[in-house]
Amino acid sequence: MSEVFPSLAELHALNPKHQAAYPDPVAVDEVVKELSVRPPLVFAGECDDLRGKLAQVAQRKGFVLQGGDCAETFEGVTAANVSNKLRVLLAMAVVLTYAAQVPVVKIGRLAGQYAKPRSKDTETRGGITLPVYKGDAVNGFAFTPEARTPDPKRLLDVYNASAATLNLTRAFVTGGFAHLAQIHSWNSDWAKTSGVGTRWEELAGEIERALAFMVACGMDDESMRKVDFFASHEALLLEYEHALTRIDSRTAKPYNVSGHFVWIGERTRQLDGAHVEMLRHVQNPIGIKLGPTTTGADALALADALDPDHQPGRISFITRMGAKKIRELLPPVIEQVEASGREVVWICDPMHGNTFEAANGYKTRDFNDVMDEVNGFFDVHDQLGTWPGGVHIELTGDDVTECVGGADALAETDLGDRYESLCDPRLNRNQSLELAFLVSQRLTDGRLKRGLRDLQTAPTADVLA
Ligand SMILES: O=C[C@H](O)[C@H](O)COP(=O)(O)O
Ligand SMILES: C=C(OP(=O)(O)O)C(=O)O
Ligand SMILES: [Mn+2]
Repeated sequence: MSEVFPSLAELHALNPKHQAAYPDPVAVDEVVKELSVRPPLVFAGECDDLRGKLAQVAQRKGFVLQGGDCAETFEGVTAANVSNKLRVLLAMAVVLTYAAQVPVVKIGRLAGQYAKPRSKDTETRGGITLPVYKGDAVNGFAFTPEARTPDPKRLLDVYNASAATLNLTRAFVTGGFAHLAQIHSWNSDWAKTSGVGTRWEELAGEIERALAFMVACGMDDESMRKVDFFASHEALLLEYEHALTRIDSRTAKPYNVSGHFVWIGERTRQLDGAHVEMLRHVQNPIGIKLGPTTTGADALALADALDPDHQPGRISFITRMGAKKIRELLPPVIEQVEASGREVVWICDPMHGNTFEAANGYKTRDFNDVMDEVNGFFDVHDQLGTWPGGVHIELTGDDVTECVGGADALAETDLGDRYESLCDPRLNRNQSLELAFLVSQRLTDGRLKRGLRDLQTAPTADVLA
């Protein structure tokens, strides 16, 4: 195995899981060759910048909001779709920043989230069995043999779709759209109609007044006009991720330049597997999903493999244990990792451990379960005195009906109205904002509790004298 960066052949020799079964290897080679000369989508320096911000989170000085679709689609690369997603993420980030009073690191599950690991390899409908849909990066959703056959040319479409999404995202977040003075416009058309609308309007009004005060004092600086926003996806398909890993001219080290932050999924995090081998060489900040079977020793071994130098901000553990299990399963994992002296970011994914099939066949999640897992995550960190570093949410900026519950009390019978996800059910915009308000309550409580504790443990005046 090469020490700088393993070859694609070396990675394939490790029997990677959840790859595309391409019928034509020559066509794959041609695509890989073409991808390998395409320009980077992100710059190595931006990845370093994000790693620095995540280091701050690990040191209790920040909170991560990571969110977006379970599976992006090529069809979804429209101005409306991308801007709606950004609007909801920016609104959530404001709610969280206001509560936590620490910087919120904003990371989209976007501009590359096109490949899905699936539970089964095939799908049967009406007696016909075809390969399962594995995301637009691999095959088409239509239930025909043509659409379901993996096509490597789709990887070029992933690159193009990601470039277009990232371009628009960069324009939005730096070009005035994210200016705090625009805060009312992010949600003006929808928040008022929802149960969380009033709270949003109140908060936006409060922020607007604070902003007007600061501007009057001459403090209208750059930090209010634009935000830092980063792109992330699961690094699943080796052909794509490998072709977009480049040696950085500044440091002579490999970076995955298909996104700022990439993560290893729950299904591909084998210690001796190809994904760990690939990502242990790249310099980006890395996420690792940890499901309910994870032990503290597993987590520690992954951290040792992927971050032998204990680089601050390098590792984020994204736990997805399930609402019923998190309070029991998470503490030993955190304890063992923290006892090693590592400073990692702990992020809660309250989506993937809480999926179930509704009576009418829709794959769904209950907003109450999602919140229960988030609350469990905060409870565990409160008990252990560790830092709840962030949340990882499957969401959309649209008014879909994919998860039940929430302020609008969506029922299972509503799911058919607007179920648009091609993979997992996402929180819609109202449910997402509601989650942000509930998380903000936990952040405020934590801040107040810590403040009180600090006051109680502070030396008294006569000791100081
Ligand atoms: O997004 C995560 C996985 O790809 C997804 O949960 C798998 O879904 P499946 O069980 O329908 O294959
Ligand atoms: C596949 C996913 O999650 P996990 O690896 O945690 O199952 C996902 O985040 O969409
Ligand atoms: Mn998912």
